[in-house]
Amino acid sequence: MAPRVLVSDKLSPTAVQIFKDRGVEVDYLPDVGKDKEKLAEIIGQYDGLAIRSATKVTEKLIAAATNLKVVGRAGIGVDNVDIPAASRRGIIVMNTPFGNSITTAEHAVALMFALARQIPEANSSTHAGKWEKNRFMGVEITGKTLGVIGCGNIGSIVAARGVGLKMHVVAFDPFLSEDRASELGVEKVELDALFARADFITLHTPLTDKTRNIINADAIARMKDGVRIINCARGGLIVEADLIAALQSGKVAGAGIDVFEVEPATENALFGMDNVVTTPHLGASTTEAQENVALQIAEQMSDYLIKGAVSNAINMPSITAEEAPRLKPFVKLAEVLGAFVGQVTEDPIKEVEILFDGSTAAMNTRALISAALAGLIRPQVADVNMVSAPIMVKERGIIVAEVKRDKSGVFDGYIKLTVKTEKQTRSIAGTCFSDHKPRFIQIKGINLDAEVGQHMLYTTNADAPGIIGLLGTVCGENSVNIANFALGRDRPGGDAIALLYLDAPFPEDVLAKVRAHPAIESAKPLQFDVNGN
Ligand SMILES: NC(=O)C1=CN([C@@H]2O[C@H](COP(=O)(O)OP(=O)(O)OC[C@H]3O[C@@H](n4cnc5c(N)ncnc54)[C@H](O)[C@@H]3O)[C@@H](O)[C@H]2O)C=CC1
Ligand SMILES: O=C(O)C(=O)COP(=O)(O)O
Repeated sequence: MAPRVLVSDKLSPTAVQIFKDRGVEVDYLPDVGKDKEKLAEIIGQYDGLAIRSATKVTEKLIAAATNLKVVGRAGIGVDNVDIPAASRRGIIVMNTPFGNSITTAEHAVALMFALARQIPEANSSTHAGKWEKNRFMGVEITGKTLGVIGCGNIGSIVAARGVGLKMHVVAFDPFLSEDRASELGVEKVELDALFARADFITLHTPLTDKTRNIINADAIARMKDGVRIINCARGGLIVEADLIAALQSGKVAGAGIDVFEVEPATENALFGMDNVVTTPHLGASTTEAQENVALQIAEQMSDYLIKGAVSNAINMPSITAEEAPRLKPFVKLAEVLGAFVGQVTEDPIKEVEILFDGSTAAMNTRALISAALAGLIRPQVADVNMVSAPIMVKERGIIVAEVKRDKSGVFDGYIKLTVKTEKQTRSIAGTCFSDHKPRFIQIKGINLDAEVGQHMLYTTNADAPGIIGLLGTVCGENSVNIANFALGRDRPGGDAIALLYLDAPFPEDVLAKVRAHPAIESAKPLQFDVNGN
């Protein structure tokens, strides 16, 4: 059945066309994002949800979205999506990180000019036939200091434009390297220095718990008198009441505000103030940007829903459309390795080490780790997937380590999972042959070669004659058909293991008979999802 996507905010028709061309069913309901109840009522029918900033993807909506696999944000900011809630439910959240950055940077520059020359007020006055030539006295941009807070994609474009306008640009961004700063021709400074020196301050950080209220009364007090502030990022970055007070006192000479604490902003104390230029969250609203983001999000969501390719996901490692088919058998391998350990381990896991040997070390190991973790905790959390597994493992305080190394044995490459609990350390290794089927090649340090089946029985025993006969006889007498039988031991007379690949789940009563035999140390039926995605 074709996957179904709902577009719940206004998107260019390009998106709808791409979904259709790619074989995705699409409903375009651009106003439903603003109607929480209606959206919650219908969301259960959809595999994908394409949004902009109006739709709020809350925990409550996610709870109603029983089939949802992907939320696609046609734009950058994902502060309207409850990402932890989506991740816990295994829903991928993706955005289009570059599609509207130039457009938004240009809007910030436009607001800077509008403030410097009071263009909106002068425009209204002139239209009103007043010719108030003496009322409007501007300031020059050239030679002024521009303070950029958040120098990522958009901030660095604004910075470059500032340099082009012959401004002195200072930037505060904890993740901005000195090299990148000098490449951009900007001076990297601390926030206090930026406040002390900037004539214009422009905000370009995401809205997070760290950046919320970054411009408050205290911050404003540390700014230059007559500073002008531009916000084309997110409303919550500025405490609006503090900004209004500073505008009234004249400490802040002007503000260019595209985004508001509460949106849609139809009432706001900033409205009507002389030295304030406002736009209704238009940062990304150009034909070019809207084409870019619509096209990108529709392609990304279709690629995921149809081919399993992941790009620009916030909560999942990327998997390109080209690598998805190559990676798939190894994703399955990682998952069954995790599933083996998850099923045989009864006490709480403290640490997981995932070793990538040879060819597997060159693969997309982040995706493989997510798959291994999903397999590992699935016995406890049934509906976990590669998106939710890392967050769940973290919530359980399990430490995850990755090791990569060159080819070390006879296999081109293999994956080994080692899990530590309070009581013991367990390990299992596996690989995929050219048939793309996962195989276990080592358990507890004991080599073997076991094809992985949906139903298996894992036994441990002291190496002694007669175990194959014993297991074969018990199974035969009880009509349990064995499809495959793999054995291994560490040394003659030492520890031995057996893995039986069965046609059906191992019956409980027969299991009791196997366990009752004195030669058998342990016997555990296992299930593996070898066919599913
Ligand atoms: N008005 C509009 O229509 C639009 C608004 N936006 C907003 O702009 C924001 C920035 O977008 P991009 O530049 O593409 O994101 P980005 O992720 O490329 O850059 C954000 C930068 O902020 C920095 N940062 C994070 N925390 C910080 C802190 N506490 N102090 C200083 N810097 C910090 C990061 O290191 C990063 O370099 C988006 O998150 C979105 O909210 C984006 C597009 C359109
Ligand atoms: O991309 C972003 O972060 C934006 O804020 C753009 O918002 P919009 O898609 O215009 O509602």
